[in-house]
This record gives sequence, C-alpha cells and structure tokens, in this order.
Amino acid sequence: MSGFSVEVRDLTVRYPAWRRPATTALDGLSLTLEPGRLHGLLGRNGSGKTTLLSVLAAFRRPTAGAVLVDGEDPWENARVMSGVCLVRESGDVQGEVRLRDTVRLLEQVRPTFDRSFAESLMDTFELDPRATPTSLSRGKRSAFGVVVGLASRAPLTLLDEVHLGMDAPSRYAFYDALLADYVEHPRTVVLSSHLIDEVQRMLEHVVVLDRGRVLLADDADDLRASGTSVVGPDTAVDAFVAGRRVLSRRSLGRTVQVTVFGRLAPDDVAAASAAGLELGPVDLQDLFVDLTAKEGVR
Ligand SMILES: Nc1ncnc2c1ncn2[C@@H]1O[C@H](COP(=O)(O)OP(=O)(O)OP(=O)(O)O)[C@@H](O)[C@H]1O
Repeated sequence: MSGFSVEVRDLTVRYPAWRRPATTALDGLSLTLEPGRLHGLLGRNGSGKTTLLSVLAAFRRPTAGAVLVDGEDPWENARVMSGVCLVRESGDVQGEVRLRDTVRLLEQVRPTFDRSFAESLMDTFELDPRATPTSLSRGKRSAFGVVVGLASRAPLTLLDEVHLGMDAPSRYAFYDALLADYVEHPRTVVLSSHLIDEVQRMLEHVVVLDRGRVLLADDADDLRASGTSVVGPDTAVDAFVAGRRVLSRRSLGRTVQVTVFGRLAPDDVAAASAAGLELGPVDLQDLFVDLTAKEGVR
C-alpha cells in the first residue's frame, strides 16, 4: 500500500502553554489513519482540525501524547518530513516569490514533486507563473496552494481547507484533479473541509472531531449505510418515518426528502417500495449536522 500511515495516541495540545487557563485544542485524541486512503477530516469551527494537521506535519509539538507518521515521530525527522506536505488555506507559500520559482524550488526539495503536473494545474487554474502570491486574489492564492499540495504527491498529503476561497468551477476542477491523480498515484490524503456536500463522494474514510476529540471515525460507505434518505409524497413519507430518528427534512411542494438514522430491515424496504417511496444512502452532511449539533453546541 502506498502512502504513510498515521497513528495518534492520547494527543493533547494546549494553547498557549504559558496562559492560564490555556485553551485545550486537542484533548487526549487517539486515531489511526490507514495508508493509501482518502480521509475526510470534518468538524465544526474550533474542533481542532488545523491543530491536529499541524502536529502531523511537525509544525507544532504536542503538549502530551504521541504521533507516529509512517511508524516514526515526525518531529525533526528529515525522512518523514520529506514525505509530508501540509497546505493550509493561506497556501503556505512565500508571498513575494514568483509562482514559477516556488515550483522550481519545490522540485529540488521535494523528492516526489512533479513539475510538469504543477504547470498543467497552473494552466487549469489560470495562474500566471510570473505572478507572486501577494498579487493574487484570495481564490487564486488558494488555487496555488492546491497546485503545491497535489503536485507534491507527498505520501502524506494534508489539505486543510485549501479550496475555501476558490469559486465553484475551480473547486470542482480541484476535486477532479485530486481524484484522477490519487487513482494514478495512490497516497494518504487528509482533506479537511466544511463543504461536506461537495467532497463527500470522494471520501473513503471519515473522521469527525468535536472539542478536540474524535466523535466518529468510520469508513464512508459504512456511514452512508448507517441511515436512509426517503423521498416521496409528504403523507406517505411521514407515515413511513414515524417513530424513527429523523436527521433532516426537506420539502419541494408536496414531495419531501427525509433522512432517517439506522439501517432498514428488508420488510421496511419492501413497505417503502409498495408505498412508492424512493430510498437512498444517507447524506454525510445530514449525519454530520445531527451528530455535531447534539454533541457540539457549546
Ligand atoms: N495559536 C493559537 N493560540 C491560542 N488558541 C488557539 C490557537 N490556534 C487554535 N487555537 C484554539 O484551539 C482550538 C482549535 O482550533 P483549530 O484551529 O485547531 O480548530 P479548527 O477545527 O481547525 O477550526 P476552523 O474550522 O475554524 O478552522 C480553538 O478553540 C482555537 O481557538
């Protein structure tokens, strides 16, 4: 299997160490990320996503606990760090250096960096290689972060809200490029995002953080099967979902879509079909909102 594995044990990070009381960003968090998979890192604002990714990339030292990347502590570990690439929304590049020079530099310092892939991505996102990041709009700066993150082809690629400032066509171009390149060059990718609707189809494994802890870590397919979306005429749908845990309800005229938690028994599936109802997998966004609203409202 290509890509680095990640093992996090009882990880605690407090900010800043000198202030009392300090903010506990990560609170005894434990997590395993299997290599060669596309992991989604979800969580409400302030749940600890950026802090976790910063520790994995050795940008920050844990207050307590241990992190193993590809079996070793990443802190001041040249071998491991040459295989880890963290890109944050800001793009994490030097503001005054021309894009083409950053690309040339990365080609020299990152063993897996693919310059021609970077150049073709810059074409896709209409980035002028002679520009500097400070002269770019927020969305274009984010797009350059995406170029760096994808073309690095790092065995552990950490993308922290990289696509936030990008417009919809650019975001979809990013998703297409990520998926196509990931299939050709499997690696471990962690994608943190608030745009669950847009990214959910790509994810193989989903981790949800809440107040510095893991609220849920599961295969995306198992999560999708953990509930059902029921679509049909309002009275028939309401009768069918009565007594079940409803995660969301949307209506368009007399047609409604209700998402319920829990797997349906074969009898239920037959009853739904007899009532003319359409069944589908649960929307991860609905699951996320339900879970984090219950557990996470402060
Ligand atoms: N440099 C810092 N100094 C003090 N507190 C910090 C610092 N960075 C993060 N925090 C706090 O740590 C907690 C976790 O923040 P973090 O940025 O990791 O969350 P996040 O899930 O990435 O949030 P968002 O989705 O809003 O980007 C928050 O309470 C935040 O206020």
